[in-house]
Amino acid sequence: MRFDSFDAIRSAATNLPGGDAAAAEAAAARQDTLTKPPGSLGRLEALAIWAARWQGQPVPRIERAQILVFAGSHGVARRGVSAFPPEVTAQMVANFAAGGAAINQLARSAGAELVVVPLEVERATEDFTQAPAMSEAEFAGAVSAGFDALDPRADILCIGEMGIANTTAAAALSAALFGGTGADWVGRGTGVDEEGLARKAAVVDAGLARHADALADPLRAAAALGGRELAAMLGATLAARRAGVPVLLDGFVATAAVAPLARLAEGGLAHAQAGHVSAETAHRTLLAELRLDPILDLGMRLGEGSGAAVALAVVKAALACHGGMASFADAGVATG
Ligand SMILES: Cc1cc2ncn([C@H]3O[C@H](COP(=O)(O)O)[C@@H](O)[C@H]3O)c2cc1C
Ligand SMILES: O=C(O)c1cccnc1
Repeated sequence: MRFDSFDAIRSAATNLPGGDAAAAEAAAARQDTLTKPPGSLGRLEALAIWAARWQGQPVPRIERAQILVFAGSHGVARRGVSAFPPEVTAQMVANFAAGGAAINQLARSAGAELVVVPLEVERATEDFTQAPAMSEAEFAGAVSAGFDALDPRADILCIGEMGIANTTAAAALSAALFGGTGADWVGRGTGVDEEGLARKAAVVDAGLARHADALADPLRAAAALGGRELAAMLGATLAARRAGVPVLLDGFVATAAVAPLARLAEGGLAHAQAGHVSAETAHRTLLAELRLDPILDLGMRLGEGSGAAVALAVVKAALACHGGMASFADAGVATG
């Protein structure tokens, strides 16, 4: 899909398919026939029913899982908002290709295909304290790249990112969408000290002031304050909704990136689960705003899709029970 404007993205992000209610109902009914006390698999039961709705089948399966990691460079990285230098983004893209990053191991462990999509990492976005991070055309191009990266045959999609300074972009976008100041939304990211944290908050406040006229429109806010990898995560998540592919979100950055979809349409993120809540402090606040209940809470604060990849193992476990268990009738087990 080639988007060329905010309006084109907005129209794709409204009028979304609502999922297969009959498949979800059949999955819920099936759960109650399985050889266990009703409800005893807790969240695993809800995950199976959720997957049934969005895959459109009463017995959902995960044979093909895709992890998409988008990489981008941020102009605002020059402002001293990360504990690491901006070159790390391109260096980590090379590390992904060589198989040496955490996400390479987690993808293999979860039985998922990892696809890394660098988005002009050699060319940073504009510093958002000075200008919009991206023009409308650039933003639409990055959303399109994300949309096209989805394998529509995937049974589930995990999204993640790499981009030094992107917790600052995510904080700014979250403040634009849900209110508050920089101090409410910034965290340590890669590990900035107290001074770095204060700098991050000031940079976010400067961005919010600079782009005050764009903040009421979720897509304009995402172009002004976000980044290419954030825009691409939004595009991939939108493509997944339209292709019947359920989504596992990663941490604070991934959640902030797709949050505009929830602002554009009621239930715009209904096909997505929060894979985990990261240790980036504002992630909890953001998930509460979006009414997303994270599957895992492991104190992770990496990004790269790592939390989503670990949560994939949980969703696979849920579907293994849902699809493989015998019913009371078939197993000859007495009901309560
Ligand atoms: C070696 C290394 C590997 C990473 N993998 C993910 N991130 C994570 O850290 C960055 C965001 O934190 P901040 O806003 O503080 O820069 C992103 O690139 C994110 O994916 C990494 C960061 C580093 C240094
Ligand atoms: O939660 C995240 O997305 C995150 C946290 C720290 C560093 N990078 C990403």
